Amino acid sequence: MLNHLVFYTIRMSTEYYLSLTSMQTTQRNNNISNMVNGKENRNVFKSKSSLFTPNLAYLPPRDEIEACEQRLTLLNISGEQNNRENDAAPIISSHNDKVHPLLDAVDRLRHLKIMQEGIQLPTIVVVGDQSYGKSSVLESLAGISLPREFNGKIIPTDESHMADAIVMATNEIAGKGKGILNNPLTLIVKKKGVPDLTMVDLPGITRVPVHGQPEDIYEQISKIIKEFITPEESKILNVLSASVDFTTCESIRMSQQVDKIGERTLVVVTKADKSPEGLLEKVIADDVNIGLGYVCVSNRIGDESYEQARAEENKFFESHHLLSKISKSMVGIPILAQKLVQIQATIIVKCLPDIVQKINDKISSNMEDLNKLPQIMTSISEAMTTFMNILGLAKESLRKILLRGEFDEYPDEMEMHCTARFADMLNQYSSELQSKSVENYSNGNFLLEEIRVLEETKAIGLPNFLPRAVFLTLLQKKMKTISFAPFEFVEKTWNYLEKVLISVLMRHSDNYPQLLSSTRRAAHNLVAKKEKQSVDWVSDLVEMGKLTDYTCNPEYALLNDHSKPSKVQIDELGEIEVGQLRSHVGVVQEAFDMKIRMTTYWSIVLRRWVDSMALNLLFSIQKLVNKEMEFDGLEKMLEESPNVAEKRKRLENSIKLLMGSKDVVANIIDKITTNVN
Ligand SMILES: Nc1nc2c(ncn2[C@@H]2O[C@H](COP(=O)(O)OP(=O)(O)OP(=O)(O)O)[C@@H](O)[C@H]2O)c(=O)[nH]1
Repeated sequence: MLNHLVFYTIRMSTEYYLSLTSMQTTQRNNNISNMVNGKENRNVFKSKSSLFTPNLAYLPPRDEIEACEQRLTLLNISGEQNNRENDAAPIISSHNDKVHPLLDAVDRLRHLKIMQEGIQLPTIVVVGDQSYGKSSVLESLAGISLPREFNGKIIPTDESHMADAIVMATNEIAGKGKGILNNPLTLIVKKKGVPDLTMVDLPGITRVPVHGQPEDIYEQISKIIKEFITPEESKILNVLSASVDFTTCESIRMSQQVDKIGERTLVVVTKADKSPEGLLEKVIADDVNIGLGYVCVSNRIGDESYEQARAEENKFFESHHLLSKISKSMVGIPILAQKLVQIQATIIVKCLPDIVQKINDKISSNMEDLNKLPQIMTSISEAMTTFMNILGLAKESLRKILLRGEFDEYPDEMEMHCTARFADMLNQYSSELQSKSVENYSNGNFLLEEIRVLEETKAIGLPNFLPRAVFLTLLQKKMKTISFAPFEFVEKTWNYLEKVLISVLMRHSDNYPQLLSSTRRAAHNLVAKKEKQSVDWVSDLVEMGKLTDYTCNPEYALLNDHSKPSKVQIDELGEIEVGQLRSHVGVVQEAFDMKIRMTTYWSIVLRRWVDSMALNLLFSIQKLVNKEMEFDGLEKMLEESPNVAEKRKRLENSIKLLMGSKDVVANIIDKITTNVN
């Protein structure tokens, strides 16, 4: 029992070959059939009628699909020519010489898999609700029997070779997987007297899952149908049954969604023989808005031959009291064939210029992408040149943003406007130092610390002689309150610098993914080294500040300069509660003197910490950018990263495919132009 639905691309032509093939497509866009019609694939099947409904295939695991692809190439079973079929009366008598080259060109494009490139081909897509007679219509047009499933089992008939082959192919594609395989089976019917047509036969629309089909079978089928009927390049052959109200057909609802005014839709009404009542009225009323018109047909019933079926059909429409009233231009398989051939030729001619344009656009954009890819490097010297070039460019970018404040390369990325960000960070650091140093005297502790230290350092000696140890003790205590700040600042700025450095380096080595991780590591190590140097320097700065006191700053000097005004404004002290000092009369003067000196000196210390930090930072960055940025990555440059290699291959293949397609289209356009002239 077959549990799957496949859809076919059926190419019918006036030669007498019939071959079957199926190819796995890997990309979503590549889901329209692949056509194999090269001479080497033209194998002949003896086709006998059989019963089996084409169903949607379940998706097998990927490796199974690949293996299956290979097996399927062997599935073009060779055999003797089916001369009996050859003798059949032609469905369409006019010679297809004009259509044939056009169709060949489109088939060649299909075979080249141009749809993979997102370029749609003009296609006639056959849709219909389940059991409305889609397969029967295609059989009638092709004059062959398609396999179908009948009440869950295959009934072999005498044309079983072809049907078996299709069944085998379907099984091969479908495997035992559970998902729906959006992968067409291509059937090429080359037979005398059949119309030259390429059609995509989609699975019949069903709402109720049967034979273990997935619960969401309707959604899956609708999705595939939608994909095929949506492109403007597709014409929709909507198969309706004469026995139903057209307005209730699911396939009509779907085609109306993508083709509202019906300009791309043609209806074929089957089973006219079975339900002739009201058919004329229905097609005349055109309740479902069909722009390309209706053709009513009667397909082969049971075991009759195709010739008998055509004769029967003819008789019905000639003599039946109801059917004979329908215009002869709207009845019979030959009329349907004629209409389809005409529609097909029209859409191909209409679409060709667009296809040429799309091919050209795609080639240019692929070429552009290919040129953007890094060159493949074959020697150390080539790698060296490229590497030095990357480094040179990165250094120049860094000089611009870190040293010169030019951010034309990063106009909108504030984080990369480094000089401004450094200034922000330094201002913040400075304010933090200031705010951490503010002493609060509101609880009456003004001068108490100074007095306490003075009292503890008193010794036998000359009065009013301020010992230096007192000053240093107080200084050290004050230093402790802010000594973490420069370390935090150093950490913050180097973290920021690391981000900037890596971002610039990554940008310049973007095309060389093989360099990215080692470059990132090297940048991190370099920054870690520089940060350590800065931390050592900051430790010294802090220690120096604690152990020594010196300034030649004039602000401090003016404390001892009697020629300067005797009043100074000490903002830092603010409003002070002094009541408690009255009990320390002896040392207050000394303590106050100490306080004034410390406050003045302290503001100099803070300024020094900010200024020297700024200088150190800028100096470190200069050294880093100009002298220390040396990375090791040469050998890695010689290996092309798998991603780039894959992208290169994809682009090259795509360009090759498009160039081939361009030739095909150019040839056919040449032919058309020559014929017109
Ligand atoms: N009397 C009569 N029976 C027809 C005609 N067309 C199709 N049938 C019968 O209707 C049934 C369904 O036809 P199919 O061609 O299998 O229908 P289908 O739309 O391909 O079916 P799915 O692909 O399963 O959706 C078969 O038993 C056919 O013999 C017709 O014009 N007249």
